[in-house]
Amino acid sequence: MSASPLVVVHRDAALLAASVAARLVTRLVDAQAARGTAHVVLTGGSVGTAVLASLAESPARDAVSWPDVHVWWGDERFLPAGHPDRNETQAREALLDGLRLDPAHVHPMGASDQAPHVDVDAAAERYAEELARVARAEGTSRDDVPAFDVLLLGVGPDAHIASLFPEMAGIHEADRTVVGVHGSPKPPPLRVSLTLPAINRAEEVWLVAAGAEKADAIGLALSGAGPVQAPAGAAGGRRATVWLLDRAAAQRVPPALIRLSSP
Ligand SMILES: O=C1O[C@H](COP(=O)(O)O)[C@@H](O)[C@H](O)[C@H]1O
Repeated sequence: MSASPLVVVHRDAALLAASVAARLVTRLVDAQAARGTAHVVLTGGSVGTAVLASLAESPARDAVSWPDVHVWWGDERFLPAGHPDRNETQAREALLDGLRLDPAHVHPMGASDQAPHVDVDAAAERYAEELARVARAEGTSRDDVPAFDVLLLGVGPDAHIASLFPEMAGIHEADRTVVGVHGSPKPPPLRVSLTLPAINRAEEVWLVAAGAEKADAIGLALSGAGPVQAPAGAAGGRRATVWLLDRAAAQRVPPALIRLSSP
């Protein structure tokens, strides 16, 4: 059972990115205070990458013990390692390369030129195994995914999240935690994605989006459209589901859901 969504609206995309970066520091520090380690799931896309860039600029990032953070991805574009369009490459450039992370705690999804990942479905399977391996090693989860403290999701103009697109097979997955995506409407066509059962086991899910081109999709997702039409509306954390938007993206959000609109 997911927590009901709460919506926080910021003036513009830059303030949104800075505010999510600040929130992320607090969340990771709190998780480490409680458990020693923390698990974050990153998203690709415009706002997701802007959040990481903003965190890279913030002195508050040093409040986090980065070697004790596990970094995961919610989805990946199935391209060769180091390709500029990979979510991993963009995250490394925006933030990760400048942090003192433990390489064993960084868990990228497979790349299309890396054996044994050369097939997208095999890459998805391997990622599911990696999630289960860490979950078992930590013994903190009764599931086959670790206890994600925070899972970030961008939202596409078609209401997709991770690489779960409207009307496509991935959205129906009920058993597997990770799937290979064939024929994505947004390039590249091959992708790897966490599924809703994996996403919805996170403690906190934060959906981040900016820009007027997202407004209809977000309005639809928050007005009770089903997961097949609006996958974003089906994502939710066990403890919190927070939509972090700029004003332009929030234009069609039902007003009763908006908790805070910053000046
Ligand atoms: O392709 C992707 O798109 C979405 C949304 O990206 P945006 O640029 O419209 O914000 C992103 O969440 C996902 O991780 C990525 O692979």
